[in-house]
Amino acid sequence: MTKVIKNGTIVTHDLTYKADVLVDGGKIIEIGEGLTGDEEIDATGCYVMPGGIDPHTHLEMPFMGTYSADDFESGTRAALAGGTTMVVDFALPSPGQGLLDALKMWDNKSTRAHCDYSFHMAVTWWGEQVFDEMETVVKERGINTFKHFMAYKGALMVQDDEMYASFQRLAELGAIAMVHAENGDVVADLSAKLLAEGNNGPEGHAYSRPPQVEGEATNRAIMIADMAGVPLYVVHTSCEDSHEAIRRARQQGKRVWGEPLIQHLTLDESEYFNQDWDHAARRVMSPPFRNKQHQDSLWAGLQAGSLSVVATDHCAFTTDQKRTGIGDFTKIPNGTGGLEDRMPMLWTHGVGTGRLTPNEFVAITSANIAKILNCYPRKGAIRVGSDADIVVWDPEAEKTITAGAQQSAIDYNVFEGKKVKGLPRYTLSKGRVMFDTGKMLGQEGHGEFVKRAPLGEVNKALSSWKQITAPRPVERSGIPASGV
Ligand SMILES: NC(=O)NCCC(=O)O
Ligand SMILES: [Zn+2]
Ligand SMILES: [Zn+2]
Repeated sequence: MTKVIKNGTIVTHDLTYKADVLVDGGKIIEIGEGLTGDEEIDATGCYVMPGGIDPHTHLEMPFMGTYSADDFESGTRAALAGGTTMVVDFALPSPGQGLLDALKMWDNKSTRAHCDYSFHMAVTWWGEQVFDEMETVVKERGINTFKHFMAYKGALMVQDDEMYASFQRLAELGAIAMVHAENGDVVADLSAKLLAEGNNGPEGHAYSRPPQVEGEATNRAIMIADMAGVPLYVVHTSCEDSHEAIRRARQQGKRVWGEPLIQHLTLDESEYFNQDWDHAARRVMSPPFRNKQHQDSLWAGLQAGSLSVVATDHCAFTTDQKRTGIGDFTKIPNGTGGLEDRMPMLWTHGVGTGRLTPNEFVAITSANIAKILNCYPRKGAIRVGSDADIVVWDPEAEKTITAGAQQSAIDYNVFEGKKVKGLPRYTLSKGRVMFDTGKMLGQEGHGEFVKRAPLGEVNKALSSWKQITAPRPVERSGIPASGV
């Protein structure tokens, strides 16, 4: 059964043109004018774009004594309703647990996914077992990205020596290092001080994580990655201090990418000063929301290309879960939702305001990350041979975001009341219509794991450069190099 998407305008990261798209067996098989198929999808007035890829989610994640409330079922349903057709979640070993063992747990959870997905591997401790298993994770499991938490002291945080050892191993294996860049020692110290002074409300969370803790850690990770010779991806870049470090590194030719979140781009720190404890606590995440100057810096980075990807870090907790932290902000589970809202909010505040072009929108929601993760052009493209993960985007459709109408399992939405203009009319996952003008048609288990090979072009280029510029002994006449 073929399907043809007719009368739309194709928008990819580099091109905009009118053409029909013919789909069969989950793939795009033809692009051109006047195409016919067994079934027709009308895209009149719409853009036909690669489905969004959200490279940063935590579905059913064990964290801070509980589990994030959206699992792969509700999370990927939310993704599709918002035009996202692939999510990348973090497989998280508990301290002492092997990487392969943790991956088995993520394999089990993800069987319910409605759309395709992949995993990043988290390095939460260091030892011979982790070193050894990294090779299997990369070469057999098809995971080429490894995250390191520089925060969450006493839980997920790794030390600099561990990070350096891990980064060197990743360079060897042709993989990419990722960091949650916040100085966990300083955060722990500031948190204790704030609590002792009676600052125990959700605003204390923001006070405990000023932009400097993020800027310092970002700089440190960049330098460690440079010394190890590994490309670096900085997740949830929230402020100028971190962006500045990334921008400078990129100007120096270092292979570093920054990922702002839709929450940091559109919500600010005033949320934490709300009189309603629940309102403020529901927005507690790390890093916290920042002021307008930091937001402007992130938007400018997306426009200038110093920041590469917009994600959500979807890690949703119910109000009841958040209430664990009444009287002690350090116990409020960290995380917010956003999977269903990322694309409409970014279109509205990016393309709708002239900050972004539609092509730039595709680049930062889909194509750039597909290239970084080494799954382009299978994902992130409208091309013959690509997966038919497609969003038919209606730039005139409008709605007001409200928790009552969302797919996510939680009881609120941090974007509640925001008006958006620009919504998916249809979302297709591997050729199957999963979302049709407001109606969810998902199918549990339709999603499959996407393997991603190591040694992408950036890794190859960086390792050639590192080899050419590696320290070498100076040959001196009359003195043998060995010193004998
Ligand atoms: N970001 C956040 O607050 N929660 C999810 C875990 C993480 O990415 O740090
Ligand atoms: Zn993080
Ligand atoms: Zn995260």
